Amino acid sequence: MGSAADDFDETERRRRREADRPSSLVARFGDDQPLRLDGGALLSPWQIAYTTVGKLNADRSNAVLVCHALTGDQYVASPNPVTGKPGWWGLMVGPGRPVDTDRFFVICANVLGGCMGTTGPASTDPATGRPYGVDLPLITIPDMVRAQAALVESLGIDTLFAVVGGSMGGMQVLEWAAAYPERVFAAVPIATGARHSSQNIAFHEVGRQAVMADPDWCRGAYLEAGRSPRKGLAVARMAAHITYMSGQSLHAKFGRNLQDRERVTFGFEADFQIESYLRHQGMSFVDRFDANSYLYVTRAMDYFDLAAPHGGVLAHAFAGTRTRFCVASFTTDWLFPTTESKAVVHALNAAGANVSFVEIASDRGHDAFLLDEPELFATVRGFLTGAARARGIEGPAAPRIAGDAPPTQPAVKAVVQRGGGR
Ligand SMILES: CC(=O)SCCNC(=O)CCNC(=O)[C@H](O)C(C)(C)COP(=O)(O)OP(=O)(O)OC[C@H]1O[C@@H](n2cnc3c(N)ncnc32)[C@H](O)[C@@H]1OP(=O)(O)O
Ligand SMILES: N[C@@H](CCO)C(=O)O
Repeated sequence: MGSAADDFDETERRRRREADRPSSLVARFGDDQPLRLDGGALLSPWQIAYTTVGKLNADRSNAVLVCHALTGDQYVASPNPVTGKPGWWGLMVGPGRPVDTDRFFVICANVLGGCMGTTGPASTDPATGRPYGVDLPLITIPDMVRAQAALVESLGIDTLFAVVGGSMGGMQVLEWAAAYPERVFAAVPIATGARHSSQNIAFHEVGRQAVMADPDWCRGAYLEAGRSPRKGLAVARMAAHITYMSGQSLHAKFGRNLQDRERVTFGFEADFQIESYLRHQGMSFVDRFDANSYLYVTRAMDYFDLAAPHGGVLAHAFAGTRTRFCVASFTTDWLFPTTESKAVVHALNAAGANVSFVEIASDRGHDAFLLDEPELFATVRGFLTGAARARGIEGPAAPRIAGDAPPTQPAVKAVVQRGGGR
């Protein structure tokens, strides 16, 4: 996975790229506006980096907050300056898209603890003048949401029309709805759950241990040491990436195919395509993500348990809510299986909430929410259009994008094989 010299070159390349990075919008909160964290600390000063797409209407009623997943960022629908790739949800958010920026004003902010401009472990600790590293207080999902609420308030928006997100983004959606019921008209939690399961915590712990076992982690102080725990972080991502896909999709993509060779080498090279693929996913990840941020955001997900502050009764988290919900899951998601979404739906029903639920047939596992999934797009488009009508938000006359029509097939469609497998 590369020599030490490669590592240095790569770190240097990354530094230069970051220096050249065009800045997104940043909201700064000074010593007079500290952020109260669940762990008890006050964070001050702090900042949150965000992008917006679309136009805020005159009565400020059309704002949609999109919450990103574990390693996402604020570049939801605009090119990512670090990777050069299109926005991570360009299929979902944009003009004529399901989250239609001809109608809605979309805000997407990098989470607290992240590494794309919002305060995180690579930010300067005002107490020492050095990067926080692991001295940054632990961050929780409610902390992330509290930071977003301060941002939304600073933009002069009282009530969000909708909060939308998948995976860790979906956790933030649920937290928003529970913590600020009066400020969320509609909520779309996708491929998520109201708590992290022990199996999910287990995978995160493997990843964190891989990072911390890398001698270049330097007990979290690698930035000052001019080092970077690339190997540990790459292994963490490799393990995590397996959980984002389904066995079916891995099999369909790669089967037992060999990578650029006719026969196995009787060694430990990447003989199999799947090995080569995972190495690629690991190495490309470390070019765009900070290792300490990885520790913080995985921990935030692990700590999330929306029912816990409500006596363990999830329905109590949503008591009296008037938010309308659309919950979506995917058939082959084993990280946040449909049972997790159903638990949320049961709780919402018990709380008397307005809730719809869709289980989408897909062979692509958890990360299906990031991919071209027409049934998901049709669901989100339909739900938001109906909610916008109820909220009196003007919009274009239902534009359609090819491949985004409501399904004419039965709710559960056949698994689509995408080549490669036996
Ligand atoms: C929600 C948010 O906030 S965004 C979060 C941050 N973004 C992500 O996590 C996205 C990263 N995740 C991915 O890319 C996931 O693989 C998926 C499942 C979402 C993407 O699925 P797909 O679009 O089907 O892409 P796929 O899994 O085939 O991966 C393509 C990449 O693997 C590489 N690849 C494919 N086969 C091989 C192979 N045999 N050997 C080496 N590399 C390979 C491709 O070259 C491509 O590389 P690139 O991304 O650097 O261009
Ligand atoms: N693959 C996405 C979703 C994981 O839940 C990410 O890295 O953020």
